[in-house]
Parts: sequence; C-alpha cells; structure tokens
Amino acid sequence: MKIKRSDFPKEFIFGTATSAYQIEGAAFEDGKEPSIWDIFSHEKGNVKNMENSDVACDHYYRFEEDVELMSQLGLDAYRFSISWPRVLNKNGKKNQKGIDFYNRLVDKLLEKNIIPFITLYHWDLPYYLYEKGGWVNDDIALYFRDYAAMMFELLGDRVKHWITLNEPWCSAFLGYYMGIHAPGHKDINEALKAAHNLLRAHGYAVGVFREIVKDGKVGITNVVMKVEPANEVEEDYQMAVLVDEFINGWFHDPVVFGKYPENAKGVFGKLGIRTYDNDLDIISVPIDFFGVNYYTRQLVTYDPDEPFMYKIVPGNLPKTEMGWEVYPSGLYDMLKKLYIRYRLPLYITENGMAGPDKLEGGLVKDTYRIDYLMKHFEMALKAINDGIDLRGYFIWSLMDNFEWAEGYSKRFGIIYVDYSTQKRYFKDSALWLKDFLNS
Ligand SMILES: N=[N+]=NCCCCNC(=O)[C@@H]1[C@H]2[C@H](O)[C@@H](O)[C@H](O)[C@@H](CO)[C@@H]12
Repeated sequence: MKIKRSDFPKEFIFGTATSAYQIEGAAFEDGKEPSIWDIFSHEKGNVKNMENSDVACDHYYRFEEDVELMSQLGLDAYRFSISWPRVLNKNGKKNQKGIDFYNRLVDKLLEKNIIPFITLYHWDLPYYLYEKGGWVNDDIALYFRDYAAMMFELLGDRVKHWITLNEPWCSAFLGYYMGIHAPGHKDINEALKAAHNLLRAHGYAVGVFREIVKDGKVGITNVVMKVEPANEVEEDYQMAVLVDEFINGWFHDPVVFGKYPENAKGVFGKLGIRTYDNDLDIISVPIDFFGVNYYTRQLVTYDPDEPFMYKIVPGNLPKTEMGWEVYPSGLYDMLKKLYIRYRLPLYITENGMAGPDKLEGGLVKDTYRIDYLMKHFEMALKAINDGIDLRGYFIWSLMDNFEWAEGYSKRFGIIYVDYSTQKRYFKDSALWLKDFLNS
C-alpha cells in the first residue's frame, strides 16, 4: 500500500542534507583558510581521479538558486554544515565574509519557510589546528567549544536546531585508523584518542549551547549500521555484538551513560590499546536528540587472523553504487534499538543512495532511488506507528556532490549537477518527492 505524507504526524519534517566541504567550493576565497580535506584531496592517491572540492557545486555563489530549488520541492527543512575554517582564522579572528555567507543562507531559508538544521563539524577541520595535533591534541575540545559558542552567538537567534558533530566514528576511524579520510593516519591509538576528544568537544559545545541558545535543541549525529552475523554460528553472533558496540555504541553510550561499551573496551584493553575515562561527565551532558545516519547493514564473521578478530563480508542483497546493500528493515531495527536503549527523540539526519544516474534530455530516470526512498520512508513510518519518537527525515543528498574519497563519481543527489556547466536538474526522484510532500 503506497504511503502518503499525510500518514506521518503533521509536525514530522522532511528535508535534505548536505555538508560544506562537499558542496560549497570557493575553497580558498573570501578569507577561507584550508581545511584538512583541502590538503588531503590535493595529495596524490587520496581521492579518486585526484578530484577535490575547490569548486564542487559552487554553492557558495549559487546558494540562492539552491534554496529556491528546495522551496520548489516543498521541503520542510534543510541540514547543512558550517565550514569552520571559513568563519574563524588561524589568529582566532572572525572572517566576516564567511560569516556573512551563512547569515545570508539562513535568512534565505527562513524567507522560504525552510527550517535550518546546522551541523557544526562535518569533517573539515581547520588545517592550522591539525598542525597543532588536530583531534589527537586534547586542547582541540576547547578550540571547538569556542568555535561553537561563536556560531551559537551569531546564528542562534534564527537557528534552533544544532548538531555538534557529524559521524565522529568516521572522523576517528576513517581519518586516524584506516587512513581513507583526512588526515589519512593509520594508528589505532590515535584513533581512540581522537574519538575521545571528539566526544569531549561535543560535550563542551553542548555546555555553552545551554547558555547561549536557551530555546534551541542540540544533538549529535552518528552513522548507524545494522550489524549482523554473516553465519548463524555462535562466534559470528559474538563478533556482531562486539562490532555493534564498536560502530554504534562507541559514540552513543558515552554521550548518554557516561561510559564506553564494556565488551569493545575490554577488547581494546586486552590488545594493549589505551582507552580513556576522563571528562565522561562533560561528554554525557544531556542532549535533546540523536541524529541517525543510516545507509546499510554490516555483515561480520569471526576471523582470528584479523587485528580485531572480525572481518566484514559482502552480503547478497541488491547494492548501490557504493557497494552498500539496500536494507530498509535495518533502519527500523536500529531506530527501535536506539530509542529503547537511549530514550531520546530521533531524527534521520541522512538516508539515501548513490545510483548510476544518467542525464538524458534533461531528465534522470532514477526509479531505483524512488524505490529506495519509498521503502525507507515506510520503515520510518512503521517506527513512528510503533511509538518511536522519530521527528524528521533528511534525504542524503539535496544534490550530487563531492563524495569524499570517491570524488564526484558517486551521485547521491535528488538533484543532478552537471559539473561542467554547474546546471542543476531535478531527477525523477525529486519530482516524486515534490508530489509525495503534497500527498
Ligand atoms: N559499508 N559501509 N559503510 C557505510 C558507512 C560508511 C560511513 N559513511 C557515511 O555514513 C557517509 C555519510 C557522510 O555524513 C556524508 O558526508 C557522506 O556523503 C555519506 C555518503 O557516503 C555518508
């Protein structure tokens, strides 16, 4: 049975999400200083086809057109991130031109009755802070606190929904352990230190938020994966529990319970990898919601030859261009798991797919994306009907953009971007969404 927008609570919000480094471009203009991704993407071998976000979707100059497109679709909300090095320079001085960009963007959204959701950190750390140690330097939490306080002061009068960090798991483990994201380090001890400092930064920011934006809501967004055993055998089940703690629990438990998940912490301890217990009181200051970025499941199997005794195995479900299985029921399972465990309101801050999108005659027939979104909308509605306090759903992404190590080869947008002309085209999924939002 086809679901309609009116099946959802009337206050439920539908939106789209983006991030600064992936869409803005103007990477070195109007006083913006480099981020770790500006440097990382210009270093050979880090990004497919040596692509970077020097121009990206040129959103810094085209934001009015992009907000107009959101308005035409009838979106309720828009989640975007602030580029830290665009608003604050290495001397700790404000960059007024960068700040003015965000002021104009927020004002344009409000003019079109689109609710702004701001992410303070979506991976683009100022490079000068990386030179001081980045997320491995404990002082980073205080630099982040001061940056957060500045943005709360500047935009908190108009923006009432804030997310401190986007997917700290990726910042810590893709950036400091696997080396596939900036800053490209491969050191598990650094990764755990970075993870702890990201959580400390989150906690400090929430602390100042309560003083500055008294009528606002603040949360943190984590990547959430449905972790399942590859085989129905005890050892795979045990690894699934561990990996669930490692991927999902590691950035949820400390924020709510003030402690890391026991089993995963124990595994690191046994391997002589240091874990941290300082500032857990700061890390666990109360928040108003969890942002959930859901894409797929993770099938794990026990493998004693692996550093953490498990390895990921590919499943046999249909996959997106990222090689991620399409697994809508995992969204429902994880919303339920998170809500039962943490009892906090939830927003799906990202869900979407990379597809083999082809522009032909000004059209993109992405029926696979319509099917993907409809199936995940159904799971969101099922969760709401089961009593889960789910308050919104943001599609990743508003438009095709820079997909990190994959460059521009992966298209997640409901709007197609022709990078050679910077022209935007509504894909069939955007036209479908417009109708859905009016249904
Ligand atoms: N198997 N597997 N892996 C799934 C987990 C990988 C974690 N990557 C994400 O969740 C990133 C998140 C990011 O916020 C956004 O900036 C990215 O553009 C999207 C799309 O990639 C997603």
